[in-house]
Amino acid sequence: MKFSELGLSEGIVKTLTEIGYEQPTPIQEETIKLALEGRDVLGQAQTGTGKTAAFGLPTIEKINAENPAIQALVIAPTRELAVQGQEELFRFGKSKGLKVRTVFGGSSIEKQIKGLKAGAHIVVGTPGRLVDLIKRKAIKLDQLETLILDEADEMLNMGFLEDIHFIIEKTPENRQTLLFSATMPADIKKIGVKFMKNPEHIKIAAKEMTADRIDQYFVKTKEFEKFDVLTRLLDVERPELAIVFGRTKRRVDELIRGLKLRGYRAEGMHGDLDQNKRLAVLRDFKAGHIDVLVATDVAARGLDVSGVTHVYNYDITQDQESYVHRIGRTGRAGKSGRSVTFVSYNEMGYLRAIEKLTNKEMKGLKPPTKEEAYQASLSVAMDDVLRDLSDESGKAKLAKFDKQAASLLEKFDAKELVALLLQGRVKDPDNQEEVKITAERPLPYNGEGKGFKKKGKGGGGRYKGRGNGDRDGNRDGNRGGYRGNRDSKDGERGGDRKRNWKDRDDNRGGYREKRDDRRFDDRKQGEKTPRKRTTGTEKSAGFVMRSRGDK
Ligand SMILES: Nc1ncnc2c1ncn2[C@@H]1O[C@H](COP(=O)(O)OP(=O)(O)OP(=O)(O)O)[C@@H](O)[C@H]1O
Ligand SMILES: [Mg+2]
Repeated sequence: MKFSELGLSEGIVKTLTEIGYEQPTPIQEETIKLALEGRDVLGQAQTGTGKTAAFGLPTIEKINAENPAIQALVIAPTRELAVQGQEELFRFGKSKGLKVRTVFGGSSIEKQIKGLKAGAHIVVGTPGRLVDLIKRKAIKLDQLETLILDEADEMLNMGFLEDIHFIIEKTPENRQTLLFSATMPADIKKIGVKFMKNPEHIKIAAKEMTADRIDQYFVKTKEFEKFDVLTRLLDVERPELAIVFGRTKRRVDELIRGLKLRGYRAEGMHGDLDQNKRLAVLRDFKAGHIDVLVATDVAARGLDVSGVTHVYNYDITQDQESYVHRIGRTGRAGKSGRSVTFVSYNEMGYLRAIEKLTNKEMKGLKPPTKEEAYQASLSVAMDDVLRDLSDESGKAKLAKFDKQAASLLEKFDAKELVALLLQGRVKDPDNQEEVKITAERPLPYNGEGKGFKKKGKGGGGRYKGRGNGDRDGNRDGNRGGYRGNRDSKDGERGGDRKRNWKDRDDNRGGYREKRDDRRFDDRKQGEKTPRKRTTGTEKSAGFVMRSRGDK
C-alpha cells in the first residue's frame, strides 16, 4: 500500500517521500482513510508504530489553510510530547504552509498568547495550559473540526478528565474525535467512547502488546544492590542511548548524581525541574550529548528519540500500561531494543501482571559480575585504542606528542607505558565511587514473591490501595510519577487527584540488538516465539454511541 492510495493529496505525499516515509505503517493504513471520511476513530497500535502520522496526516489534509481559525486541537499529557507533536505536525503540513502552535505549562503564557494571535490552524497542548488559554479567550474552539487525544487512555484517566471535559465542552458537537494510544483499558475506553460518535475502533492486532522488537528481561535484585547492577549492565550492554526510569523524583536525582560520579554522561527529567532545563535535557539526549536519561514517568509516553537502545526500569511500574509505554521508548520505527526491569523478590507479582497484559514473557537476566563489567570496560578501552589508531586524522593529532613519547620510551618499558594508557581508560572495579541511593520501599506485596507459597496471579497493575504510604502518601514530598509534575505552578493540573490511586513510573528501555549481554541471560536464547503481526479491524458495533453532546 502506498500513501497516495490512502486519499492524501500530492503535496503531502511528496513531503512524506522527502522525510523518508516509504509506505504507511499498519495503523496508518487502517485509519487514515477512515479519518479522511470524517469518521471518529479510536486507534490502538504498539508503541513506535507511527500513530502520530496516523492521526496527523488526515487532520492536516482536511485543514483549510485559508481559514485562520483553529481547526484542529491535539491534547497530549506532557509538555515534551506537546512540543514533539507540534514539530511532527508542522513537518507533515509544510506543503500547505500550516501554522501549528504548541502551548504547555512551565513556560511564558504571554509568549504563547502572542503566538496564537499570529495565527494557528492547529494547536498542540497540555490540558492545564489549554484550559487557562481557553478561559483567557486566547483559544477559541468554535470552528474546531478535529479533536485528537494522543495517549488517549492517559488523557481520559482521572487526573486529566476534568480538564478534558472542560475543553470538549468548548468544541462544536459535530467535530471529529480521534483517540490514539498503545494501550486502552476497557474502563477507560468506555469513557472515551462517550465523547465520540459512531466510533470505529481500529486495533492493530499483534500477539503482544509491547512493541515487536524489544527483548524484555528482568533482573531479580535487592534494593541495595540495584545501583551496582545498573552500572555493570551499562558497562556490559553498552547502550547507544539509554533511559533509566525511577519511581520518584528523589530517586531520579540520586541516580543522576551517582551515574555522574561513576563517569557516565547522565541527566534527568522530572516534574520539579525547570521546564527550560527539561527541554534542554531532551534536546541534548536526542543529540547524543547525554548517554543516559534518568526520568520519572514524565518521559514514559510518546517520546520518540531514535537511538534509544535500552530502557532500564530501575523500579518496576505499579501498573501494567506504564510498563508498555516506558519500554516503548526503544524498539521504535522497526528498530530493535532491549529492556531490563529490576524487580525485588516481593514485587514478582507485578512482573507477572505485566506479562499477563503484554502477553510476553520477560526473560530472567543474571546481573553481570564485577569481573564481567571489568572485562567489558577493558574491551571498550581496547576497541577505542584500535579505533583511534586506525583513524588517520586521529593519528595525525597524536603527532604533537612525538617528543614526549620518545623521551618516555627512552626511560620506560613500552609495555608499561601502554598499560598505563589502558589504565586511564578502564574503570577500576575495586576503586569505584561509593554511591548511596536512598532505599524506596518496594511496592506492596501482591503475590508470587520468593518465599511466598501463594500462587496468586499478581493483578498488581491497578492497585488502588491507600496503604503504601511512601508512594501515595509521599512522605518525603518527593514522589515520582509524572502526574506530579504537570505541576500546577503553571496551570498544568491534574496530577494530584490522580496520585492518590496510581503513581506511575516509567520504565522503558531498549537495547541494541547484538550486545554480548546474551551471556548473562540465564534462560535459553533463540527460542523467541515467532512474532506474527496481523492487521485486524475491530469494529465498534457494540459501543455506546450516545455522548454527552449527542442529545
Ligand atoms: N510510515 C512511516 N515510515 C517510516 N517511519 C515512520 C512512518 N510512520 C512513522 N514513522 C516514524 O516512526 C517513529 C515512531 O512514530 P510515532 O512517534 O508516531 O509512534 P507512536 O505509535 O505514536 O508511538 P508511541 O505509542 O510511543 O507514542 C517516528 O520516528 C516516526 O517518524
Ligand atoms: Mg505517539
